[in-house]
Order: sequence, then structure tokens, then C-alpha cells
Amino acid sequence: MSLTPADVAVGLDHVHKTYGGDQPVVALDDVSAVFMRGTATAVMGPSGSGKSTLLHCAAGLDRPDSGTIRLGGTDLSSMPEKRLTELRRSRVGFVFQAFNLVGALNVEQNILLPSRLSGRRPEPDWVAEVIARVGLGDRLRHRPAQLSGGQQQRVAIARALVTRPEVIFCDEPTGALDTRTAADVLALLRSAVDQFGQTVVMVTHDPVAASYADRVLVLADGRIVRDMAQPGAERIAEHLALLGRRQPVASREG
Ligand SMILES: Nc1ncnc2c1ncn2[C@@H]1O[C@H](COP(=O)(O)OP(=O)(O)OP(=O)(O)O)[C@@H](O)[C@H]1O
Repeated sequence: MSLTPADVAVGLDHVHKTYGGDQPVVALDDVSAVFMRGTATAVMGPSGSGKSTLLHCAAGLDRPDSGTIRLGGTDLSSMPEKRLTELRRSRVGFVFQAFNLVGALNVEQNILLPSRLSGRRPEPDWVAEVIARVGLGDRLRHRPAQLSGGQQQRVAIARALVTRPEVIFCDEPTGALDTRTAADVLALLRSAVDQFGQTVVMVTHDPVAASYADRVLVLADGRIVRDMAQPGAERIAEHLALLGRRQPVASREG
């Protein structure tokens, strides 16, 4: 099967990112990766390996020093800040470890906030479908503080889905949840991919969370050192343990 540009949700091409200061840190060192539409990818690696930097650059929250980042057909690298902000509101969704809901707004208002900010009226049928899918129909008038952690993360996922973004970027989406609640949230993200054709890119430390993805990329020292298709939690854990013993040879495995 040959790839067409339309199959690609996000593409990074030879991306470099160095943080300045007296002792510059190379956070991304010539990273090239393609995230296909309708798939979930987990990004893993030791602390400081560049996972958040990759996510932030791919999402247009940060800029690379060199290299190209494309969202769909759009090159983000040289886009003015104002357009980048608009693009993030309308074409990208975010789910963070700390949920990042607005405490003064109720569940429904939180879910509709990105649409309001981008000046787009979401289709009522789609909003109803998303709310039903995340199981929050009886909580719409509640404030975030009145919800459990798992329910708050469901609100964040609904908020991300409602704008039909081209990709949802998740940064440790289950980091603040217990194992069972985490499994519910991961199943929900998985169903967004399988049922809605959503694209998900998820940074995680957890091999079990990563096993919900179609593909696992592992970073070390700002480089991609593993690229695995559906490896399963045990194999992921083995690879991470090997990395702990420093095996810097890049490999691509199916
Ligand atoms: N704003 C910054 N200024 C300077 N250095 C930074 C900055 N942000 C990140 N770094 C450095 O860049 C490297 C990559 O950081 P990054 O946060 O992307 O790693 P990570 O894999 O997400 O780590 P963690 O798992 O601990 O969150 C690290 O060495 C980090 O210290």
C-alpha cells in the first residue's frame, strides 16, 4: 500500500530543537516521523529524551530550530504566531495529565469552549454523539470540581473531539488516574480512533497505556531509537529496560 499526503495527519522532517543557555541542550536531534490519519501512536522514552518537545513542536505550541512540521498539508514551521494560534484552536485537540478544564464553567460549557473560541458553531448532532460516547449526559451542568478525575478526563476528551481536530495530542493522559480509571480513558481514546477515525499522538511513560496504540515510538537523547507496531505492554517494557542499559542502535521493527 503506497502512502499519499492525504493519509498523513502530521509529518516531521529533519526536526532539530536546542534549548539555549550557557550549556545548550539538544532536545530533538534530526527527528523525522509521520503520524498516519486514523491511528494512535504512543511516544515513549526516558525522562529528558525529548517527548514533550516533540509533542509541543508537532502541535505548534513550540517551534523547531530547523526542519519542517506539517499538519495535513499545512507547513507550521514558518507560520506567523496569530495563525498558529487559530490553527491550534480549530485543527488540533489537546488532552493533558492535569485535565486543564475551566473551573468556573460547567461540563457542557467546557466541552464547547474551543468551538466558541474559534468562532465555529459545532453541529448539535455531533455534540450529542460525543457527549453520549464519553458518558457525560447526566453531568452537563456540573462543574469540574464536582467530578472524579476520570470524569474530568472524559470532559477533556469530549472537548478535544467536538471540533473534529485533525489530531489529538495527549500528554500523559492517564498520569493522574488510578489503573482502572486509566483503562476506561484509554479505551475511550481507542474508540475515538476506531469509531471516529480520529488521529491520536500520546506521550506516556506507561507501557500499558502505550499498548493501546497502533505504534510506539521510543526516543532517547532527542532521537527516535525504536519504531514498533503494536508491540504489547511486555515488549514495550523490555525495550525501555534495554534502553536503560543504553543500547543506542536505532531499529525499526514490525
Ligand atoms: N524550556 C527549556 N529550557 C531549557 N531546556 C529545556 C526546556 N524544555 C526542555 N528542556 C530540556 O530538553 C530536553 C528534553 O526535554 P523534554 O521535556 O522534551 O523531555 P521529556 O522526554 O518530555 O521528559 P519528561 O519525561 O521528564 O517529561 C531535556 O534535557 C530538558 O531538560
